[in-house]
Amino acid sequence: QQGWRANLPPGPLNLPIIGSLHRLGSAPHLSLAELARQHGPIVYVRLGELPTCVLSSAEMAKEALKTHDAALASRPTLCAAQQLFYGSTDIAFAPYGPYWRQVRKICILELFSTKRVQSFRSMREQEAAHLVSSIRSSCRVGEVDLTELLGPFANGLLCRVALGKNYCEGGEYEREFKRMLEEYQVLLGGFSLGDFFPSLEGWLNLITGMASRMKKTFEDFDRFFDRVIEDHRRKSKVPGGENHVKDLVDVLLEIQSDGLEQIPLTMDNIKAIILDMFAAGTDTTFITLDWGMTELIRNPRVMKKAQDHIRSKIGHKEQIEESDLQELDYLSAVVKEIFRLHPAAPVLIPHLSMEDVKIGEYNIPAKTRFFVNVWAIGRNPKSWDNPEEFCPERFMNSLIDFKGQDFELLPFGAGRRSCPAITFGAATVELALANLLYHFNWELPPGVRPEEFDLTEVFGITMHRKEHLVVVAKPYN
Ligand code: HEM
Repeated sequence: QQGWRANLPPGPLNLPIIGSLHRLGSAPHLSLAELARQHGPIVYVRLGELPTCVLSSAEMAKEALKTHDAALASRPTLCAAQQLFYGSTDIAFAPYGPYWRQVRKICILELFSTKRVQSFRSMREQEAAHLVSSIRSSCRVGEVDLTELLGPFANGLLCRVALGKNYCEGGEYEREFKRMLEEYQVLLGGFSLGDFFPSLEGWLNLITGMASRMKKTFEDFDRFFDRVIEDHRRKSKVPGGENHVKDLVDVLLEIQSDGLEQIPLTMDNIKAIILDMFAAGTDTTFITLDWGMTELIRNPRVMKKAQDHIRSKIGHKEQIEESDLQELDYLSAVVKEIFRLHPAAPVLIPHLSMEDVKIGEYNIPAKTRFFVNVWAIGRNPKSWDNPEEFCPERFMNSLIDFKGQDFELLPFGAGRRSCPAITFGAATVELALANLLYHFNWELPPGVRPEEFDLTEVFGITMHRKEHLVVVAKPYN
């Protein structure tokens, strides 16, 4: 594929360079950042059969996600999303159109309104307390595999928020649900060849075995959701149940039975939306915390400063609560720095253009995929001094935030397709991190040096570290 030239309509086009699928390697944000270093902040690559545009500077991201927000608000069809999300009728993978607009509105106004996010506050606090106590139990017997504990924290919280109870812990579904979640993260994360060669999709998925794996996982989840919905129906009939905090399934079932939506919500739509919450909300939270702790342990100066800051502001307390966080300005700078260096979805979820657009000096035709390499943007020396350095101080006297207005920092994206759960996600990360830093002093196991950390990442829509973070946790107080 080397030397392939973009075959696009006439115009000031000559987009800089063309790559091909094999050049992406195991961490696409790295190879795409390398292409940007060589050829500039807008690059046109051909991935398999698909024309794709990669943007790698704050200016280009602003043009795409602000100036052309509406034109770029669709998503390409992905095999896994079609199979696992009831024909892409969730929120994250639904193409732009009346259905997506409706479910996005439900998401913003009902599922993640300020009031709803507030109603989940005690769940976040209880799950953070549970995380602290699991670390306490593990550290009595020696080193702690923090990665092993952060995953269940993110899954457990999402289970309670979305389904009303932690199906990953105890009870009849425990092992089964954990296994399903793992398999589905693998299927969604691992790319399917068929996504890049649409004309051969059916055949490729058959011979790679993806088709049968996806079918099985889909059926397992579907049966599981039938049981969850049945549980909710039974619960709603129990007298006195009206005081409980509504979970997301409760809210969606209520919207369905009110029947006020233009496009009636089917049971499959509800299942797709709930599944989306696990896809979009668990890995992102876990990865941010895992990378955050990795950076802090690699940077003892920042770790100590953050701990001194939290401990001096909080004094003696059993647990840090969300109301304590407002005072912790250095901690919020630490969180921004983690988001800058380690955005959980380094090239966002791919966008698809619905009409021709002009970005920079290039005309780009409709039906092009767009990757916004927010990982590269967070490390672009044009936007950041010493970009590779983990230095939260850069945010201390700065107004830059991650809410989608500052295009040099986009861990949640920006515009119409940006993360609708940004307040929930950020609150969870900040609270968990505050508790981890407050309750423990962290050290590396004897003989391990910070510079020896293997920082390799695993390929997927979200970007895990390959190695687990194994550390020594010493309870403070
Ligand atoms: C630290 C935590 C999180 C991060 C860093 C994060 C980041 C992102 C990013 C980068 C996108 C894609 C934006 C784009 O393609 O332009 C996204 C979309 C989305 N996120 Fe989050 N997210 C987080 C937590 C959550 C949580 C907790 C939920 C729900 C429980 C959630 C639900 C969604 C949904 C439904 C979308 C799709 C929006 C759409 O396509 O309209 N996210 N998120």
